[in-house]
Amino acid sequence: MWRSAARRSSQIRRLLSSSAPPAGPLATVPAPCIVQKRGNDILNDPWYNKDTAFPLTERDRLGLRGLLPPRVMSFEQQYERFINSYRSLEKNTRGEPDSIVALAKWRILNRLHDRNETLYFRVLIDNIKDFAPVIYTPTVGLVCENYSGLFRRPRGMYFTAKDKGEMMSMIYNWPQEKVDMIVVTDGSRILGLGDLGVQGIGIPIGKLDLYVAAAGINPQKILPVILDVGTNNEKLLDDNLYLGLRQPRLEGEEYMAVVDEFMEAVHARWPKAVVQFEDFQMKWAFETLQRYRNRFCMFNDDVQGTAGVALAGLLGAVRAQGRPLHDFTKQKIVVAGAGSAGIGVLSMAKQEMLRMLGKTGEGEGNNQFWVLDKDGLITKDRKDLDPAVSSFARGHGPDEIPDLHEGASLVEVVRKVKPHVLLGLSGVGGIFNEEVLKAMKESDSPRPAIFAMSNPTTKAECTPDDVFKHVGENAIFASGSPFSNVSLGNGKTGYANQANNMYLFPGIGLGALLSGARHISDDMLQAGAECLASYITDDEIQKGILFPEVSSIRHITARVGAAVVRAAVAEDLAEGYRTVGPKELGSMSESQTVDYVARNMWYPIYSPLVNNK
Ligand SMILES: NC(=O)c1ccc[n+]([C@@H]2O[C@H](COP(=O)([O-])OP(=O)(O)OC[C@H]3O[C@@H](n4cnc5c(N)ncnc54)[C@H](O)[C@@H]3O)[C@@H](O)[C@H]2O)c1
Ligand SMILES: O=C(O)C[C@H](O)C(=O)O
Ligand SMILES: [Mg+2]
Repeated sequence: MWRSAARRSSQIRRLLSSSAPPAGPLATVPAPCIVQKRGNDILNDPWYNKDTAFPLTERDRLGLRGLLPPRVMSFEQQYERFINSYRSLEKNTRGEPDSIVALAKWRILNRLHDRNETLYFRVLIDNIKDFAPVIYTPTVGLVCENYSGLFRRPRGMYFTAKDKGEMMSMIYNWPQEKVDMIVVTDGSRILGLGDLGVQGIGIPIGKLDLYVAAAGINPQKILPVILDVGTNNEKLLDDNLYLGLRQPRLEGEEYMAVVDEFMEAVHARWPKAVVQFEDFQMKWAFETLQRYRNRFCMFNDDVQGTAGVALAGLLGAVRAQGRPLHDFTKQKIVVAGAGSAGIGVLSMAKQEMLRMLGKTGEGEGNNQFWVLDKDGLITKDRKDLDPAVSSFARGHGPDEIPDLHEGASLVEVVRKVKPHVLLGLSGVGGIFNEEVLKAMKESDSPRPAIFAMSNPTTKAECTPDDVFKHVGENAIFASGSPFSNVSLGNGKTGYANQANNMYLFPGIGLGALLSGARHISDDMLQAGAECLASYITDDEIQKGILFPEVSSIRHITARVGAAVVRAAVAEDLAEGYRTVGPKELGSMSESQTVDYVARNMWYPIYSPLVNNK
């Protein structure tokens, strides 16, 4: 029985106005799905396969009779069976090394993904807090490191340096007619693990799993891509089992020609697909962003998604001090890491400060940032100063803190600056050591904030235990990979927030798609970040909670997506999506836009299969 449209939309409204995530199905009986296959071809296709849940009538219609055990299980029974086997695995691997347990958990989920996508995405959505660390950071890092050994079957597309001249036709090898969302990497900077070559494909796969779980992108319309242009990782080049091209990375024009050809091929086949660039080393992250951002609907998650999430956290840290948001302009911020993520954060934070001050130009406003890279504090005395960093480099003069010289160490900088916030995007585990954290105790903020944003867990600049122990109970902590909260005694909790771009990129991609944006502008990204920042209540902020629970990620993404749609409309960048034109998008109120976004989220439920052959 079909629910009426009115009932459906009131259900969506209820789901989105409550704090609960919109987890339930929006219709009890989904539309039938036309299938051109029969028999074993259906069982071997994870999109159509229902395993033991094929009803008898469907088994007859689709030539499945006799190919399955006779008992018909319900979806709920299958779900319970999977969760039970997952829990047994957790029990049986207790006491084993962390990496063994993590890979065992990843394998059981990956096997389900290979076999039955509907069940896989349903368990992922319902248990996202438990499963995100398995399909995403930190386990995805381990999976990438061991990809060649773990490989069983391909997922996504592999374009290589040897495919030059072929990509325009190769793109048609992808079996799906329509693709909405692409995540692409060249494997050159996988999390904080460096160059992993072709093995980096695990990252687009994990990010797109989140696109399905958080943004409700239809899994038939996603495409993970690796651009294999070689690797400079000697260990991989020497490894007989390595599955990528065994040659040094292409550089310069040769490199750009591969990426250009890939982008042209994508655009030719799916002109409205959104392309997310992920885990490119800094020089290519910036070069490709500049080159493509006004030509294609694309963004770089490490530069732009990370910046928005960090900005939301930085604004939360101001609120936690009981100060008005405008005081963000007076915060002293030390950033360890001047790479693609660090520079992205600095640029967006600076833009926000200038906006608050009503200023627009470069060089206006105070420099509230002290930036360090692997060679220490960056000042104007630095030789070969990267132009991307130069506006944040410290100079000389009365506004500067005396004795803070070029290359000063992190602990020196923290001691002298007494920053409100210490933010790490260095990719180096443990650099916020005891000495540095004890120096943060002298921060000018009553609630010193420490963001250890590097991934995976082994690369986090510090742990929440260290922060609450060395900085004190008033500290605020956030990390890129998940940590458990810390018990502070007396029933008090030290919150381990997760400051990860997963709170933004699904909404950015979804909003860009559903608005039919020509490209993704700074205003669209800022709207997403501001939406995330405003999601947390004052009560939560006072407790030290800066980011929402991962379990509410669909709910957050619907709102971020709507904010992005509205920003695209406001800038006249929206061309519309399917039957919804730009005019209609423009006439939607804020809550109608949220409804529109939520209505377009795919939800895993078995559809009746109809064979039309
Ligand atoms: N939490 C998130 O959402 C998120 C998003 C993007 C990136 N990251 C993480 O941030 C890290 C960096 O990513 P990136 O793309 O900027 O990498 P990158 O390689 O472009 O930059 C790393 C920077 O850190 C600097 N650095 C190295 N050692 C240092 C040290 N001891 N002290 C201070 N700085 C040091 C380097 O000089 C460089 O400037 C990675 O671990 C990545 O996983 C996290
Ligand atoms: O992948 C993540 O978890 C976040 C980020 O994109 C990163 O590169 O670390
Ligand atoms: Mg990344």
